[in-house]
Amino acid sequence: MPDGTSAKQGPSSAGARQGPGGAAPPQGSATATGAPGASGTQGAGSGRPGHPAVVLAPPGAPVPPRAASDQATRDRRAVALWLIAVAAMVWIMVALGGATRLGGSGLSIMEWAPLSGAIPPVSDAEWQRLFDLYRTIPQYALVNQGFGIEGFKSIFWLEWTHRLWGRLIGLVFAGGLVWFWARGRVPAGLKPRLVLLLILGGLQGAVGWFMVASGFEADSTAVSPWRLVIHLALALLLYSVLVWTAMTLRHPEREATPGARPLRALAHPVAGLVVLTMLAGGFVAGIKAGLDYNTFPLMDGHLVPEGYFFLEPAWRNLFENVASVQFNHRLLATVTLLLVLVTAGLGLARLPAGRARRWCALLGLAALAQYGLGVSTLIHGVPFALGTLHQSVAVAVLTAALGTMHALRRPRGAAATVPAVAAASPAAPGAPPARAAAVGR
Ligand code: HEM
Repeated sequence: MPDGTSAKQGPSSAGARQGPGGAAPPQGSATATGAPGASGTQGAGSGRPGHPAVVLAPPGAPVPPRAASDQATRDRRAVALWLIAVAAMVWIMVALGGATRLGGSGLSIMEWAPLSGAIPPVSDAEWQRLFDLYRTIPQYALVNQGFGIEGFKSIFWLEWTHRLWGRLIGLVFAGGLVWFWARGRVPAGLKPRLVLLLILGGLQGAVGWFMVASGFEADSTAVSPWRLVIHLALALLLYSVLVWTAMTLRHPEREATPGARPLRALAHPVAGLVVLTMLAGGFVAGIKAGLDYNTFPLMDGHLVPEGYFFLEPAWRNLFENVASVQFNHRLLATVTLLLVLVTAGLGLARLPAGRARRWCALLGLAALAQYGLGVSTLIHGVPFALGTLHQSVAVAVLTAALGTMHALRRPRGAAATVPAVAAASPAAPGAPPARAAAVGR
């Protein structure tokens, strides 16, 4: 994630408080550095050229405001880093989920064992037991009949890795939470959100099992599309909250950027459309609609496929009709891409250099790549690698949409007013955006 400049330049940031030299503490404040030769409350040189003397606080003295705010900044950054690491793990999980589905592995483990399931089969007897279980489900009889224990092993490992990765995410998140909490380093007001994320993460594991279980039903060879989409939606929600929270911790100031207003109005619908297109993609994957109509832009020679509304009642076409489900995904993707390109174009033309402009550019690039990947995936009949890549790059588009929305957040209070000069004059390329004083989530 690009590192914006606000934390270093914002009026409420540590950098701004440090003064022009970037190192001198404000008068009257004290920073205990433990500099060699220092004792008691006597000033002492830091030993590094250009670093002024610091005053050591006596033991037990209240923490001076400057030191406290530096510590708060360090805590915010450390927590943000941890959340970014967890979000990256969730992203990998989404990619692994796509690979598991496309590799036909999703139904290979028929047990829900959150703890003991982390240990893979270690004996022939255990392999045989799991294979015997798999042979009882319709997918074995209808798709993989007679593929033997070696065939079973070849589909087992991806699903096992997917589940193991989920457990690791849980460990990294819960472990980090306990660590930061115990040391009193969770930024004020953030605890409820982190606890909610922990609960949602646990729920995602349960929803995953709920989805897999639907694939064991009579005559079923794949999971329920609805449950697949719910599983995907919850993953996207978790990912979005992680990323948004990390961004807010990294960039608490709201920037009053000249030229941002029309882009702000676009950023929300763009993010909404990206999510909608992704969920529509989930239905394409869920009913394997990508295996038909493998041409672009026409579908069987028509722009709008014949049989778009052939199911009754009509709403069923949205979720169960291959032609309409695929067409809707194409249509949503096209509208999304067009709106993204308008946003990116406007952003590049009107925004000054900075976070918001960079995110707009990234959003345009990610959406273009994703659209191209979608078309390639389709015309090649959804091969494993392209399908997995298409699912993974979708998360990049979502990230860029969130980043754009975040960088363009409405400034609060006094900062909401863009300085008259800045607002009146066109943004000079390379000029930094005006900074808002308000700090919030
Ligand atoms: C902004 C553009 C797009 C986004 C964000 C997007 C997103 C997604 C997502 C998230 C999935 C997979 C969901 C899952 O596996 O659970 C998906 C599946 C799919 N998408 Fe897209 N998509 C886009 C554009 C396109 C385009 C332009 C096409 C083709 C014309 C396309 C064709 C497909 C196909 C065939 C699948 C099913 C792949 C499979 O079975 O694994 N997508 N899309």
